[in-house]
Amino acid sequence: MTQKLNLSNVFSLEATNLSARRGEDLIFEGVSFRLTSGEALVLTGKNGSGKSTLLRVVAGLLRQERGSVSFTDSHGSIHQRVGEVSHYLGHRNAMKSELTVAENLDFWRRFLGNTHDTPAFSIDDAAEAVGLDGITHLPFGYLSAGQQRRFAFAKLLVAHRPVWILDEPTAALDTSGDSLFAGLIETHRQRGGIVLAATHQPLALSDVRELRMTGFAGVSAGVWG
Ligand SMILES: Nc1ncnc2c1ncn2[C@@H]1O[C@H](COP(=O)(O)OP(=O)(O)OP(=O)(O)O)[C@@H](O)[C@H]1O
Repeated sequence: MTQKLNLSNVFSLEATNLSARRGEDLIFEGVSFRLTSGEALVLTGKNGSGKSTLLRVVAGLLRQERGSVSFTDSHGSIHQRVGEVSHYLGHRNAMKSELTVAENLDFWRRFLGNTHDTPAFSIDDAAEAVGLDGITHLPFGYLSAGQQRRFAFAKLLVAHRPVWILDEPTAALDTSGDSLFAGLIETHRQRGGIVLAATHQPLALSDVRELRMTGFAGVSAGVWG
């Protein structure tokens, strides 16, 4: 991938020796990776292997059993609260069904604000970017599953975050949606953004690293990239 990065604006996301437990069970252990501006890491593995758990730990939504996650900004300052510099797109779309698309996106734009200098998209531009301009006046609950997923992704565009944490981002999407999301992710990377994604379907991304989660069977042997 051709990247035009300003090297004074390079940041990184680092996970060191992470392990996590759900209930009584250790789901993974010894997970380490380091991603710098423009890089993407894709988590693969069978159902229940711990992909969502790892994403939620990195986003700060679940506490790890051991290990650490940190973000180093372009000034070299280290942030332990990675969630504050990240967008997290989970299985659920995090939108209110009874509010219109525009109201939902406006809520997120105000709630998230902008933590960096990079300008974010307007709501109309974000809707256009996900291929759905002209219907932002509709209640979110009226939309098809694929349309809802597209607007959930538009949330990532209305406020800038350097790290995108994506759990099955293309679930429910048609073929054009797959390539549209891939394009938006690539643009984010070209602007220096970092992407951590879990997926069963291959994402059409260039130069991605893969971390194959092995779930319970892999706990004793660790998890490798
Ligand atoms: N709240 C919970 N309490 C106990 N176990 C849980 C809990 N949430 C998830 N688990 C278990 O943790 C394991 C990992 O789940 P996780 O959702 O991380 O897997 P995944 O790789 O993302 O799966 P999928 O591909 O199906 O989305 C599973 O065995 C699941 O049953």
